[in-house]
Amino acid sequence: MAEARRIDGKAVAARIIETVKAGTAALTDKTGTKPGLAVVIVGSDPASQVYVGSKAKTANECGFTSIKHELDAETSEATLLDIVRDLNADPGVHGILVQLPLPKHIDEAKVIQTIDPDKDVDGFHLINVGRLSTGSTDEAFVPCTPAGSMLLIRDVLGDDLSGKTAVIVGRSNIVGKPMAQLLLAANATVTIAHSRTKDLASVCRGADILVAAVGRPEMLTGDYVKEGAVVIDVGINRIEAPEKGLKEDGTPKTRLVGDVNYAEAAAKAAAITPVPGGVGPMTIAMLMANTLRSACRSAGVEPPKL
Ligand SMILES: Nc1nc2c(c(=O)[nH]1)N[C@@H](CN(C=O)c1ccc(C(=O)N[C@@H](CCC(=O)O)C(=O)O)cc1)CN2
Repeated sequence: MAEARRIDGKAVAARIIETVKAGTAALTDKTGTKPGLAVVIVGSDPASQVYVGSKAKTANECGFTSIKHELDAETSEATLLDIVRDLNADPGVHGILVQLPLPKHIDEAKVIQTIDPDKDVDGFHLINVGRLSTGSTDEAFVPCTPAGSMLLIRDVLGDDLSGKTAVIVGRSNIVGKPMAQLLLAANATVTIAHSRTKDLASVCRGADILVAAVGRPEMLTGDYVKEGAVVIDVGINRIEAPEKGLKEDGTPKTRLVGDVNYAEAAAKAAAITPVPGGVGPMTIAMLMANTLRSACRSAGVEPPKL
């Protein structure tokens, strides 16, 4: 079989951001409403800092008001909750995002449930989880990574996945479970597999659509992939790359890999997302789309179709 098509998440994300920019200009012209996105980060985890910086920058590029709260790692839960409540009450803020993970002394669930569900552009609040799982997809904010993954799948296979089998490896609230709901809503036959699944490779080999979200570098080898499958790799793992030489501090340089062994999977799949440049950029693009949608909703205007 020929090498798989490489699904270019960066290009699809750029297309979505262009749509958001145009939609924002139209909304602001028509109603005076400027979408506002508030991003809150606690602590100085380097990867989280990069993601939050990229979210704030992209929000500015889209024509949003971009608010960034950078709090030190010792910030109390009470202080963070007060900030979230203030953002809930601010009419200029249409989207609130608290970057995860949070430091151990803060109850993540409590923080998420304090965000106004109509400003919860991450789609993590129970109200949005309920909306998605009961099929109220018009009202729900859908978590950005699964929403972006779904757009990539639709780009390859179209909107109706009737007759297709999908296997998701990973059962997190942020990726695995919402991904299952989206695939089910598109009529796929869905299995959620995980570390305790018996004969995982054979379960995965049954999948027309294979979504990897386990957080283990290159765990899904070629043996997990059906000939002609569409493979979506949600994993972002930084591993040591001694072949690239040493950093200034004498430790090996690093590189990013997914949860899928790209070379082996690409030899069997019909289409596959790379890491980096696959699902990652879609996460930020979908956050912009969700924020515009929230602002459009508050102004009573139809958001653009993606
Ligand atoms: N509140 C949230 N926290 C976290 C989320 C989230 O959706 N909401 N997701 C992840 C991190 N994340 C966004 O926050 C994110 C991860 C990766 C990328 C991305 O573009 N990755 C690039 C590689 C970037 C690099 O060089 O490190 C790629 O895959 O091409 C964007 C956003 C956890 N927290």
